[in-house]
Amino acid sequence: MLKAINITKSYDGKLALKIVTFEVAKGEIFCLLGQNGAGKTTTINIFLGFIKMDNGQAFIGDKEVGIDETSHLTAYIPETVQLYGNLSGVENLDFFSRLAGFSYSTSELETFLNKTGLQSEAHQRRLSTYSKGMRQKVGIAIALAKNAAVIFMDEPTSGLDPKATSEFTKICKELAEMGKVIFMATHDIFNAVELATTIGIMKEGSLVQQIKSSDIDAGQLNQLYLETI
Ligand SMILES: Nc1ncnc2c1ncn2[C@@H]1O[C@H](COP(=O)(O)OP(=O)(O)OP(=O)(O)O)[C@@H](O)[C@H]1O
Repeated sequence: MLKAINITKSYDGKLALKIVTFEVAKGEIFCLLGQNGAGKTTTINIFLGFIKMDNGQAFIGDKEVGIDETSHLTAYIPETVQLYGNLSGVENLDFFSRLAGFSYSTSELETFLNKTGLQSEAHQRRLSTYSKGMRQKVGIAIALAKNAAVIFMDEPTSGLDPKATSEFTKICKELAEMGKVIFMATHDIFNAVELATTIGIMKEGSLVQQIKSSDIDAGQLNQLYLETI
């Protein structure tokens, strides 16, 4: 579903990605680990079309990024989901769904919010009163409403408390069971083992490890990470 073939990217002559190649199948959760500056966000931004690669090819399904229209296939959950503070959860979801070309009834919008586990009492409340975890849930609801096949996430659990992280992990697994692909940059090794089907480790612009999470436990991954980076 997601394929990167020999992608390179440099900023001001400095290589940020040095030939990155990987594949992620439908229903998989790929967690990308690596130190600050390793190239995780750059990889995500290329797939989202926010920046252009220098060389290589990126595919989402059979669509080629930068050649075909791919924005309708993707959703993006950054560390802090940007929403309108003076609109409610339902109104934000309605606004961003319409932006993506979808028009839903209030009860349909509430069904998307319910799927993410956002309490019903919060649906009509202004976003400015939401916790970070609740904002992330609205972000996921937007991805569902958009019917995105691939959801890119950049450090989505950063700053979430353990309960909110656990809820977020559960929702991600449900999304994968629905056949979505999740591609996540994270610094949370323990959450990556719990969540991912495949874990990648990036170092200085190269994807130097790809490990099936079923082949490793958290302690082993922590050790491998420290030996790798
Ligand atoms: N817009 C930019 N202009 C110049 N250099 C950039 C730009 N964006 C990223 N870089 C550089 O590219 C390299 C990869 O950065 P990137 O943000 O992809 O890393 P990362 O793994 O996501 O890091 P972090 O964990 O801190 O988010 C770094 O050396 C960074 O300084």
